[in-house]
Amino acid sequence: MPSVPAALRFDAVDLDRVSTPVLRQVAFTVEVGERWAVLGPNGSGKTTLLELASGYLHPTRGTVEVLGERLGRTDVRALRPRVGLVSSSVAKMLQPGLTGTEVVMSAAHGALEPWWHRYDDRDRARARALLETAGFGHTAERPFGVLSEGERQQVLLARTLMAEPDLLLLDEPAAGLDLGGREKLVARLASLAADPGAPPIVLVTHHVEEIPGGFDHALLLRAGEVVAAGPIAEALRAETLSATFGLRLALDRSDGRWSCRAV
Ligand SMILES: Nc1ncnc2c1ncn2[C@@H]1O[C@H](COP(=O)(O)OP(=O)(O)OP(=O)(O)O)[C@@H](O)[C@H]1O
Repeated sequence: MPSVPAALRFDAVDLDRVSTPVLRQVAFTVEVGERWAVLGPNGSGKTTLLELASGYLHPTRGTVEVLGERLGRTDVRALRPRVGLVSSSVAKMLQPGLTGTEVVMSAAHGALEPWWHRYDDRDRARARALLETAGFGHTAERPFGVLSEGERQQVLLARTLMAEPDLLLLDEPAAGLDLGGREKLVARLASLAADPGAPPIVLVTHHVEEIPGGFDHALLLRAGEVVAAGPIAEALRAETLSATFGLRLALDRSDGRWSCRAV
């Protein structure tokens, strides 16, 4: 039987920007079925790592394999639609007048606006079902531009899931959300994490409190280098987190959720 390729594999990856190293010797592997949290201070290279994982950047040295395809040896135009990316840069490209349903539906054909393609009733029903499942059915008919930050993030997540990606990448989805918005998003991600049909997930976040229950792996980055990577109980510890942020930190876990403070 052929073995299933890893969802994401970085091997000795360096990424230089204007000859400045941004990532150095980064190595980790996300297997199918795994859910990873990526943590690190501002500027440590988290977004850059997602840009490689989504095929928008190529490594300067080393190898990146996405869904079994090696960057530099594959047509990224065919690869990118298989990778779902939730990031603020996508939100900025959407027309504020589109309804929640239209924003979600537009993903079915990889477009930013729904009228560039024909949609059928099944597309519309599926888009609405994704919003309903998240508990955000009330956004279906509202213009995207008037939605709250929390509602927008849920619509963007539903939009990304609409395209049925084989790998799901999230770049700080809880940034700017209030406590309620954050908890609803974390709950939605926890239910995705528990869904065996959901794709592998890589979530970039600044806060351990935003790691949903069921996330089983962590990658800690400091100044472009891996401090720890692997199963979450080993990679995410007070020592590794302290080394990552250059602070003495205490880390707690309760009911599958994490919390952290300086000591
Ligand atoms: N286009 C670019 N040209 C030059 N340097 C860049 C470019 N994009 C990012 N960088 C630099 O690369 C480093 C890593 O940036 P990146 O956005 O990946 O960090 P991050 O960990 O996501 O940060 P944050 O938590 O603040 O979002 C930073 O020092 C940044 O200034």
